[in-house]
Amino acid sequence: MALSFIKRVFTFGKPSEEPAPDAVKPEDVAAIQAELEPKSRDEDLPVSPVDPVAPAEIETAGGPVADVAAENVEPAEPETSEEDEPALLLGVEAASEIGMVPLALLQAEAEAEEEAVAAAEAPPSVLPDISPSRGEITDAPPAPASDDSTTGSAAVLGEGADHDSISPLEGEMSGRTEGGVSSDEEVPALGKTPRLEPTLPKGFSTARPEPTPEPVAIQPKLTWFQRLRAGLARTSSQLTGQIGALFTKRKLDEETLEQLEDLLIQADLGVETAMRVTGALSSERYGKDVTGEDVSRIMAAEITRVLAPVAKPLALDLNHKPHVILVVGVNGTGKTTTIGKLAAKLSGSGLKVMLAAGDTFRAAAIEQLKIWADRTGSTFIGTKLGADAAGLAYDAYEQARANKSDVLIIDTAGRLQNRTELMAELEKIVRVLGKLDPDAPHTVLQTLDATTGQNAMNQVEIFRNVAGVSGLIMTKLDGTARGGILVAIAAKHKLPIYFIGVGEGVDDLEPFEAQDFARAIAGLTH
Ligand SMILES: Nc1nc2c(ncn2[C@@H]2O[C@H](COP(=O)(O)OP(=O)(O)OP(=O)(O)O)[C@@H](O)[C@H]2O)c(=O)[nH]1
Repeated sequence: MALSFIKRVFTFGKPSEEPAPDAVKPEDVAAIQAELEPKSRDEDLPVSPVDPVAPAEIETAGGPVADVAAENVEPAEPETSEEDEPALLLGVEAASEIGMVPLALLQAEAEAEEEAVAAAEAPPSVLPDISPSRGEITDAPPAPASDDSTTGSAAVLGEGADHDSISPLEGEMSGRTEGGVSSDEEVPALGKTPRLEPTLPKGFSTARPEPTPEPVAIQPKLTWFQRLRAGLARTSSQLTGQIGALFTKRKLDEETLEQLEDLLIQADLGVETAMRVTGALSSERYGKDVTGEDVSRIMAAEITRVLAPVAKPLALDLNHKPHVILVVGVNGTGKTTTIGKLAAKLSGSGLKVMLAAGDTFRAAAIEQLKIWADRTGSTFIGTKLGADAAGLAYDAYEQARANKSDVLIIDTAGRLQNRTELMAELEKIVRVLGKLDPDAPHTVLQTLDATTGQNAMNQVEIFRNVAGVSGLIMTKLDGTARGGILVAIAAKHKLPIYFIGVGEGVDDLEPFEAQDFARAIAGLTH
């Protein structure tokens, strides 16, 4: 059998006109073995028991790994574990591709009994669990500090490589050398088998092609107006679509004006704004042909007039240290997220910010605010679930004053289903803060969820009375068809609208600009 293997070594890859197998002389065989043997020993490569069944399950690119496998089937060291087997099996199967498996298997058979005993005695591997089929790494105990080779392996596999982007074989074979342990370095003991990068002889290529990197799509950065338009696209396209259909080849008369008014009211803009728009359109174009663009232009101008008085910046009085912002609103309207976005803006401009988790009813709300605090570099103060929110507000103010915070933002619970309780709690928070600073809270912000349409209008009524709301932030204007409600709220309540939210991301909050909003809702492109 050994002779037939040697013959195959010599005949592999050679043209058919090469000398017949019997041309191989025994001295040639001895020379080859002599050449192979010292090489593998010099490298002191690790070995592992050969499982003659498993190789079929393992993919390989083939190559000189086969030599390693074939020459190093020696009694295993006690650290052998199941995880290590694929590494060697990989080599065996690689060898099969260049016709060398028989030797590996022969030698494996010769040593099998001894190796099986060694494997049975082997302690569990400390390597991360690498799935041979998927190259995945799962949790594994950390490597003992004293074991250099193991530590090196864990560092490579745990830190260096992006395992998702590495093919199974590459993950097995290249991670090791890339991470700083080259094949020239001391090779670790069995149980931490290194994966050697195969260097294929000329004329061979790996079975697996090099992965071509995914093309990276470069997204042009949108201006705020473009983002606003995209966010309000549903609101505006619904409105302009209906308006366009209404004015196709029609002169402006009483009937079309009435129909337009109905459309604007249905779009949540409110009766007052609807009448302003139809009034302006009538005085400009009555009896004349009107296009959808005419209506959009006039609508944008009228909406701008309604919104301009409420589009105000949030004024911080930094003579107060801290300036206290109390954030109120129905649950789910975006209080916590908005606080995070505000904190990012404020701390990004160099102000010292503290966030207080005054929503003591929901553990998730406390945790969410803590995450925002960490993310924005703000100080966080919280208390245990169910604790008195007013007490937390008191402590927060004291701490913010002590650590010289510029701004303290207090989150609150928003439970509309129990208004009495909510009212009592909010009133208590305001009262407590007022004892510490007669002007505190200096700002009471209410968040409104645009997707709730007319409900948002009622919510302002309630919270205004309960907590003395001094300004609004409208959230979730992205993707809603009900963005018109902001115009109705502005017309009715005349409260400042400081910011609007058009997404869940930290940058998805922008100062409210009357003209931008009006033009975006009217479907104008600039
Ligand atoms: N699409 C979109 N989602 C938003 C926006 N603002 C907040 N959200 C999401 O709305 C959900 C509720 O937001 P929260 O900040 O938890 O609302 P909350 O008012 O603090 O809720 P409670 O803690 O239950 O009172 C979250 O999934 C937010 O990511 C926004 O402008 N656009």
